[in-house]
Amino acid sequence: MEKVIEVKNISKTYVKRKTKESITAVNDISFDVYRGEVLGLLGPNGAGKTSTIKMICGLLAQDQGSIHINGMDVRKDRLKALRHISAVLEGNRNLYWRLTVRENMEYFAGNRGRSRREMTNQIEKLIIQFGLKGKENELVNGLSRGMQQKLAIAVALLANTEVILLDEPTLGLDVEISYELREILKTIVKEDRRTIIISSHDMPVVQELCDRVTIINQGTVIVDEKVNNLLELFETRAYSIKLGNPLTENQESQLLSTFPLCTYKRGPLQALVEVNLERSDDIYDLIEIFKAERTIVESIDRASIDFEQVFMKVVKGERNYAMA
Ligand SMILES: Nc1ncnc2c1ncn2[C@@H]1O[C@H](COP(=O)(O)OP(=O)(O)OP(=O)(O)O)[C@@H](O)[C@H]1O
Repeated sequence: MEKVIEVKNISKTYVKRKTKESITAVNDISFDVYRGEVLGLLGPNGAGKTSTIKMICGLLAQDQGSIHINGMDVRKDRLKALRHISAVLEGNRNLYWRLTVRENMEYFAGNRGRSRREMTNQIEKLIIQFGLKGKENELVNGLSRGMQQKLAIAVALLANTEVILLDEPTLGLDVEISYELREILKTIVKEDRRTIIISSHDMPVVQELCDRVTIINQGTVIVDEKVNNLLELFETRAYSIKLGNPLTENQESQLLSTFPLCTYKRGPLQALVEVNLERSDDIYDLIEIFKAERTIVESIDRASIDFEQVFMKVVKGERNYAMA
C-alpha cells in the first residue's frame, strides 16, 4: 500500500510566555497513513493530538522531524503539500458565518478542474447526505452547532482533496446528532475511500470508522495497531467469572492487588469478577486466590469488550498490550 502521510520523529515544545515554562506536547512521534485508510489519532486530554494535526496541516511548525504528504514536505514544499489536505479543526470552523449554507459550499468548492455541473451535482448530493435540505438558504450564523459541524465537514469534502483531517468531529454535539454524523461519515468513508485522520474521544466513532489507531500519551506513541486486532487481542483476554459465594476480605484485597484493573461485584450470595488476563500464567494466579478459601467457581466466560474499554486499558497502562 502506498503511504500518503508520513510523519517522522516530530517533536514540539511550547514555551509559556509569562512563566517561561516549557511543555513538550509532542515527543518524537512517527506514524504513516496509507492511501484510503482511516486512522484514529487517540489519546487522553493533553496527549498532543491537536498539536500533531496542526503540524500535519502546516498550521504549526514542528521543532524536529518531518511530515510528508504524497512525498511533499509540509515545511519545504508547503503549498504543494497542503494542496492535498482539507481540515476541520476543533473550534475553528472553515465557514463564513455571514454566508448561507449553499454560498459557503459554492465558495469552498472552487473549481478544481471540475465543470460547474459536476460541482453542483456534488453540492446537491452532500446537502442531502448531510441532512441540510431545507437549510440551503439559511445563514451559517443561525444554524445549530450540529448543523454547522455537518456543513464544515461537507465543505472539507467539497474541496476534493485526497487527505481529510477531522479534529474531534463529534465534540460537544448531542447524542442524536453525534450518531447521525457518525452514520454519515460511515457512508462517506465507504463510498469515497479518501485518506482520513480522525482525532476523537468518541470511541463508538473510532470503532465504527477507523481501520487503524495511533494512540498517543504524554506526547509519544504507545500503540499503532489495526482496530480489529486490538479488539481481538483484548477480547481473547477478557473473562467474566461467576462465583458461588463472595470472596473474603483477604481474597478481595489480594485480587485487587494482583489484578488492579479488574472489577469485583459482590452480591449477598454470589459475586462476579471481570478481569483481563494478559499472560497465560495469570489464570493460575487467579485460581490460587479462589482456591485459598475454597470459593466456588460457577462459570468462566469470555467477556465482550468494546473499543472504549480497550482504549481505557491501553491508556491506563496494562502491563502488556503489545501484540503477542
Ligand atoms: N499554544 C500553547 N502554548 C502552551 N502549551 C500548549 C499550547 N498548545 C497546547 N499546549 C499544551 O501541549 C499539550 C498538548 O496539547 P494538545 O492540545 O496538542 O493535546 P490534545 O491531545 O489535543 O488534548 P485535548 O484532547 O485536550 O484537546 C498540553 O499540555 C497543552 O496544554
